[in-house]
Amino acid sequence: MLYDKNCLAGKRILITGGGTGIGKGLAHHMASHGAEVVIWGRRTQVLEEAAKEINAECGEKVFFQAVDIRNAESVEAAMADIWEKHGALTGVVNNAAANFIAPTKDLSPRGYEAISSTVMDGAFFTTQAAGRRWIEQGLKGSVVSTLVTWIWTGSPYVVPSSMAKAAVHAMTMSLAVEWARYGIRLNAVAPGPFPTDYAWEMLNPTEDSSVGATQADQVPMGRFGEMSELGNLVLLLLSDGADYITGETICIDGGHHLAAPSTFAGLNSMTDAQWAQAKTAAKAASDKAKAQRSV
Ligand SMILES: CCCCCCCCC/C=C/C(=O)SCCNC(=O)CCNC(=O)[C@H](O)C(C)(C)COP(=O)(O)OP(=O)(O)OC[C@H]1O[C@@H](n2cnc3c(N)ncnc32)[C@H](O)[C@@H]1OP(=O)(O)O
Ligand SMILES: NC(=O)C1=CN([C@@H]2O[C@H](COP(=O)(O)OP(=O)(O)OC[C@H]3O[C@@H](n4cnc5c(N)ncnc54)[C@H](OP(=O)(O)O)[C@@H]3O)[C@@H](O)[C@H]2O)C=CC1
Repeated sequence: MLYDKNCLAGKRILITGGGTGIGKGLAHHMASHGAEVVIWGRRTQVLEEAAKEINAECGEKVFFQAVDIRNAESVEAAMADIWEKHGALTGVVNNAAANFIAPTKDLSPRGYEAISSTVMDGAFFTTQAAGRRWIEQGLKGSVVSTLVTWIWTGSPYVVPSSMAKAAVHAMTMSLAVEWARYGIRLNAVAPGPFPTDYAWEMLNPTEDSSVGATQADQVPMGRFGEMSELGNLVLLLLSDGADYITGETICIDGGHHLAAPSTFAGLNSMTDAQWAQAKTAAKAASDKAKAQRSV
């Protein structure tokens, strides 16, 4: 363990989409470092099983509520319930999302809305419901949103997701300034590929759909991210140790998005012998040009 196992003692953290994948991994990571965690999602059974599994290892740390974050009234009611039954939150992780690959020309308005409203409206409703309470009660708070490197690069075939994640990036920077005076910090993480069951079904459903975005060999580090690595970063941002960090989106992708096809990242696979050949060939071309110089 990188951090002390009690470093989040006294923290109470809401994780949306905490019943599966990355959200569940984060819930486990925070609970195993002493935090109390509330997880949200739309499937009670999935949430219940996740909480049970984590609690079996960490003690009674994880609680759950079935909430649709696209519905502002449900978010507000569930937030009021947390404050009443458990006490004030100290942190929120906007992690829930919807996504699938599709040619943009074929997307229906409802398809666009299913993705964009989950990511953008859901993060806004959740952040506002917690932030309003922190401000009213003079409490500090930390919000961390799970974005993706497409906020910088864009990505074809997942356009509503790229657009909505970019909007949450803008919310992060905007509220970091608006709420700094209250001691409320907003940051985000932009992970590269961390394979999870549902995301891979949505983003890599067939052999034909296997492309660089979901392939480990396209990551300069040659591997996918590990849950504990993402957990350690989110933990830092939720902790008091990061009290002067706000408005930041930190990429955690093993160099993935920088190794675009427009760079020479593909040369990573060249051997020393191939480099020597390349040097000889390039040198021959430059020697020939040099021999023709008049000045
Ligand atoms: C950097 C590198 C990183 C590497 C790669 C990793 C990058 C990760 C970045 C982000 C990843 C994620 O967010 S992954 C998150 C994956 N997890 C999820 O998506 C969880 C939540 N998902 C869901 O609830 C569902 O799968 C989803 C379909 C999205 C929404 O369900 P709903 O019940 O709300 O909606 P539905 O009624 O089923 O569908 C709404 C409309 O969408 C249409 N629709 C549904 N599926 C469709 C599809 N495959 N193609 C076209 N259209 C579709 C339907 O026909 C409906 O339109 P009409 O026909 O007009 O009515
Ligand atoms: N996996 C990866 O490689 C990457 C993931 N990310 C981001 O990480 C986050 C988690 O993704 P991942 O774990 O892979 O995917 P999952 O599909 O496992 O997680 C999505 C979660 O969101 C919940 N959710 C969806 N819609 C709603 C809603 N309307 N209200 C409440 N909860 C909802 C789902 O639960 P339910 O369906 O029960 O509501 C589910 O638990 C996402 O924000 C994703 O964009 C970013 C970069 C890379």
